Amino acid sequence: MPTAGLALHTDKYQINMIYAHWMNGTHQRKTVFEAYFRKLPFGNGYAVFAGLERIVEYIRNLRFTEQDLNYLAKQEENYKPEFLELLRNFQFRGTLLSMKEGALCFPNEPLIRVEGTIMETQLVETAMLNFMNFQTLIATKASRVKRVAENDVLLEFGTRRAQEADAAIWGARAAYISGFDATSNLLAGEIFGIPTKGTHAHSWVQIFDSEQEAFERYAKALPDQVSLLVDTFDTLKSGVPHAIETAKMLEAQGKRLSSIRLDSGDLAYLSIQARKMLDEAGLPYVKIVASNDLDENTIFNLKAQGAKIDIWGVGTQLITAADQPALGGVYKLVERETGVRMEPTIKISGNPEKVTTPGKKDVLRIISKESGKAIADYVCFPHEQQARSGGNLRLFDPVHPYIKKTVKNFEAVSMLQPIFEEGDQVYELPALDEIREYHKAQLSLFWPEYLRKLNPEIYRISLSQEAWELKQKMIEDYLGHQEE
Ligand SMILES: Nc1ncnc2c1ncn2[C@@H]1O[C@H](COP(=O)(O)OP(=O)(O)OP(=O)(O)O)[C@@H](O)[C@H]1O
Ligand SMILES: O=P(O)(O)OC[C@H]1O[C@H](OP(=O)(O)OP(=O)(O)O)[C@H](O)[C@@H]1O
Ligand SMILES: O=C(O)c1cccnc1
Repeated sequence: MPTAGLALHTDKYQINMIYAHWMNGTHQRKTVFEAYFRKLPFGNGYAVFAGLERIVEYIRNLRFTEQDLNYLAKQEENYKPEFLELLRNFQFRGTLLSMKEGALCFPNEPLIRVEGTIMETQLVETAMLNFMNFQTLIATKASRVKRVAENDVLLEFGTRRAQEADAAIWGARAAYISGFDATSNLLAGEIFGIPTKGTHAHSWVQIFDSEQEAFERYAKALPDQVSLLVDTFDTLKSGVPHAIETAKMLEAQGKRLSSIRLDSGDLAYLSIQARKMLDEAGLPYVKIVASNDLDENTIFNLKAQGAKIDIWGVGTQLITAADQPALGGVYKLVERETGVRMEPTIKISGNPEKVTTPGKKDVLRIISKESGKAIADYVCFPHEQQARSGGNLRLFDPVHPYIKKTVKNFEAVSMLQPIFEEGDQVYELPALDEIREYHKAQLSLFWPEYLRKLNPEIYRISLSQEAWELKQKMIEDYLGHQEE
């Protein structure tokens, strides 16, 4: 996927602000922004962080082309030519820290931290949120499906229903991170090395005079990978018997029918009956694929009904995140340069959940050395040593401070990795299979209570005492000013 030429993949207000900063002589002021979301999607207990690879490529290639500058020159804002010269020479020279793809992540903790001039940090907001929000959303949805499907094979079938090409391609990748086994999208396979799989459509059957002829011709053409769609006319009366006949034909050639696919009707009943028919015909090795608007709830239900489905094809519901089509990740200024030093800044809101937490912060995952399981995430300032040095650590929920506990004998794992340092990439992007493994290892750090699909236990995100006190003080200072 081309990531070059995305400098204008931003909201116009970013360029307007950068321009106004430049006119004011403040465009080089240093800033720190953090990206996070406030609410988990799908009522899930966790989200799966994704999007970093695309963000890294985007930032590495972030340049304004001649065409971009000509286009900007024509805008009604009448940007001065000297400003366009500044953009011509622009490169991201800031510092960026991020969670790794595949990490489990939670509300109100920084997932990405960007440090740089206001010009740099403001420019990258829109594209970064675009990549992070979509890919994290799909990886999270896919993870829900994976937890229900367990060891069954999961195929990603969403491209035709996806919100355009990028969503299909990067969505297929996000699904693979969370445990899908293959995608039907060959371009995603080619670009990312994701395994690809395909059966055939109803049109293949319809074009011939009989279903039997269609199956046989297909099997002759692709004898090494035959998967037959059996619901074009009547699944049990016609499709499955014809598939069995085709399987016998293949056996005579020393080949095997790989699977049949059910795509309509009662998938529990049909799969149980089809399994019986295949087994009675001496074809226990033929797998059953199911598709048709599946999601984690239908799969869970079908399994509870004893459906005999080995392979699940999941499209529309996954790729469009149909039950929650957006993750509300935001990007907020937490520090700004004043004179010679950096100082924290806060955004106050009538809605308490929207009050930001000032100051640049790290995220430490506190893992019990006894159980090997995660206890909470601890959000603190980079200079704070308390959690990093072991000993006793007091955890409390910043929204409900009365929920507190003291932990000891823990390991504190730093979740934000340096990705760019003053413009230089210092992080090597891992191979996709490594990301998948990391995601699996992340899941194993959590008790099942946090991972269940329905009404999961809330994993606590703790704020350090110092960060909490600063936030309270800044809120009080603001309220004090208002009363004056
Ligand atoms: N036994 C089952 N229990 C719960 N949900 C099921 C079961 N069997 C199928 N489903 C799901 O119910 C929905 C079926 O919808 P619908 O009846 O519109 O499809 P259909 O019977 O396949 O018809 P069409 O031919 O129009 O696709 C799909 O989402 C499917 O995955
Ligand atoms: O239901 P989804 O989860 O989105 O999975 C993908 C769907 O796309 C195909 O249907 P479509 O009707 O587009 O084509 P077909 O003629 O091959 O069935 C396929 O048969 C699945 O039903
Ligand atoms: O290979 C399949 O069966 C497939 C691929 C995409 C969408 N629906 C089905």
